[in-house]
Amino acid sequence: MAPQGSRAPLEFGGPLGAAALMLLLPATMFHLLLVARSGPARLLGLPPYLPGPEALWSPWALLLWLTWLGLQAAFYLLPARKMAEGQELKDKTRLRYPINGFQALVLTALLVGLGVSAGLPLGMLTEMLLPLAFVATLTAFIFSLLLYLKALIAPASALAPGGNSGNPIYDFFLGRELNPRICSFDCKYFCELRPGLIGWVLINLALLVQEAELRGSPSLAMWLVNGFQLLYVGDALWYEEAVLTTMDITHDGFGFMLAFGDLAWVPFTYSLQAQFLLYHPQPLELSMASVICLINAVGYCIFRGANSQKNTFRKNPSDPRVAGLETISTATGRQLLVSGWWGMVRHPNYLGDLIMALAWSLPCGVSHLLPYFYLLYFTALLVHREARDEQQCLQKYGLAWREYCRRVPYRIVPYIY
Ligand SMILES: NC(=O)C1=CN([C@@H]2O[C@H](COP(=O)(O)OP(=O)(O)OC[C@H]3O[C@@H](n4cnc5c(N)ncnc54)[C@H](OP(=O)(O)O)[C@@H]3O)[C@@H](O)[C@H]2O)C=CC1
Ligand SMILES: CC(C)CCC[C@@H](C)[C@H]1CC=C2C3=C(CC[C@@]21C)[C@@]1(C)CC[C@H](O)C[C@@H]1CC3
Repeated sequence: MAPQGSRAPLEFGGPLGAAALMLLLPATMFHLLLVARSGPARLLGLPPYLPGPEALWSPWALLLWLTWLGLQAAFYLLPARKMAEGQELKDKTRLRYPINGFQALVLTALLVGLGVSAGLPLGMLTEMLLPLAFVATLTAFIFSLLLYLKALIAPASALAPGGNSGNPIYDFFLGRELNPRICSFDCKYFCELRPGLIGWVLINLALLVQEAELRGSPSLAMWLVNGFQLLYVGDALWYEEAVLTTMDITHDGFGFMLAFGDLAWVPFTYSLQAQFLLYHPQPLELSMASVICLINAVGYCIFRGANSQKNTFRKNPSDPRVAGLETISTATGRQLLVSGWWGMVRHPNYLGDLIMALAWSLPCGVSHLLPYFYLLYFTALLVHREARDEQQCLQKYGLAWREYCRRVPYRIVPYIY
C-alpha cells in the first residue's frame, strides 16, 4: 500500500524545490516568449528587455482569456457522445467524465473559422501573447489558492496520495485534492486537455496567419509545425478517455504544478517553434521536409501504437489485437505486457513522443538552440516522469514489476536508456 499524506515521500525536491519551481517555471516561460521575438533568439542569453507593467497587463487580454475559459467550459458541459468511468477511488466509488474533447476542438475550429471569415484579425493574437501569458499565470496562482482552500473542507478520502505533507508551499504546488469538482464539473480533467491544448493550436494558427500577412504566405516550416502539433492535439482529444489512467488524474492532486502547466505552460511554451518561425523565417527544402515528415510519422506510429496497445489490453485482454501477447501476472490480478511495444522498452510511448518532439524542432533549422527547448525540457520531464511511474508501479506490483524490469531492461531508448 502506498504511503499516504504526511508519510508519503516528498517529490520535486520538497518545499524548497517546489518554491524554486514556482518561480522558475513562469520566469522560463516569459524568457522564452521574449527571446523568441528578439533578433539573436538566444536560449541561454539575456532577454532583450524586461517588460514593464504596461507590456504585461492588459484588460483586453484578461477579457479574452476569461472568454476563452468560459467558452471551453461551455463546450465541456454540452452533451457528450459518451460518459466514461475513472479509476476506482479510495472510497471504492468511480467518477464519471464526459468524452467530448474532440467535439470541443471541432466547435472551436468552426467558431474561429466563422470569426475569421467575418473579419476577425486572428493574427493580432500574436501581439497579445505576453499579456495573455501573464493573465494565464495569474489565473493559475489564484485558481491554485482556491483549490488549496477548497481542500481544507474536503473529506480525507478525497485527498491525493502526495500533496498533503502539512507544508503549505509543497502542498500548494503539488495539489491537495485529487479530483476537485464543482457539482459534476471536474476542474482537473477540464484543464488537462481543453483550454491549454486547444489554446496551443489556436496560437499556432494565429502565428501562421500573421506570417501570411507579413510575408504573403506561410512558410513550409510553419505549415509543418502547425500540422504536426495539430495532429498531436487532435490525437490527445480523440483518445481523451486514455487521460483518465494517467498519473495526473489518478495520483497527483490539482495544485499549482498542473494548473500552471495546463493553463499557461502548454499554450505559451509548446507554441515556441511557431513563435520562433514568425520572427526568424527558415528556408526548408522539399526533400528535407519529406525527411522530417517521415521522422514525425515514425514517432507518431510508435506513440499511438504503444498507447493503443496498452489501452486495448487494459480494457479487454482477450481482444484479438492483444490476446497473443506475452504477459506477467501480478498479485493485484492485473497483468503486464512483456511483448509487443511494451516488450521493447518500458515506456515505448515516451520514445515515440520524443521522436515527434525532434520532428517539431527540425523545421526551425539548426542555427539556433531555442526551438530545441521543447525537446530538452521534454526529455527531462519524461525521464523524471518515468522514474515517478516506476516508483508507483513498484508499489503496485512489487515482485512482478521487478520481473518486468529484468525481462525489459531499457526504460525509454533501446540499448541506451
Ligand atoms: N506532451 C507532454 O507534455 C506529455 C505527454 N505525455 C504523454 O502522455 C501519454 C501518457 O503518459 P503517462 O501517463 O506518463 O504514462 P503511460 O501511459 O505510459 O502509463 C504508465 C502506466 O501504464 C501501465 N503499464 C506500464 N507498463 C505496462 C505494461 N508493460 N503492460 C501494461 N501496462 C503497463 C501502468 O499502469 P497500470 O498498470 O495501473 O495500468 C503504468 O503506471 C504518453 O504517451 C506520454 O508520452 C505525458 C506527459 C507529458
Ligand atoms: C509545468 C511543469 C513543467 C509540469 C507541467 C506538466 C504538464 C504540462 C503536463 C503533465 C502531463 C501532461 C499531459 C499532457 C500535456 C502536458 C501535461 C499537462 C497530454 C495531454 C499531452 C497529449 C498526450 O496525448 C496526453 C498527455 C497526458 C499528460
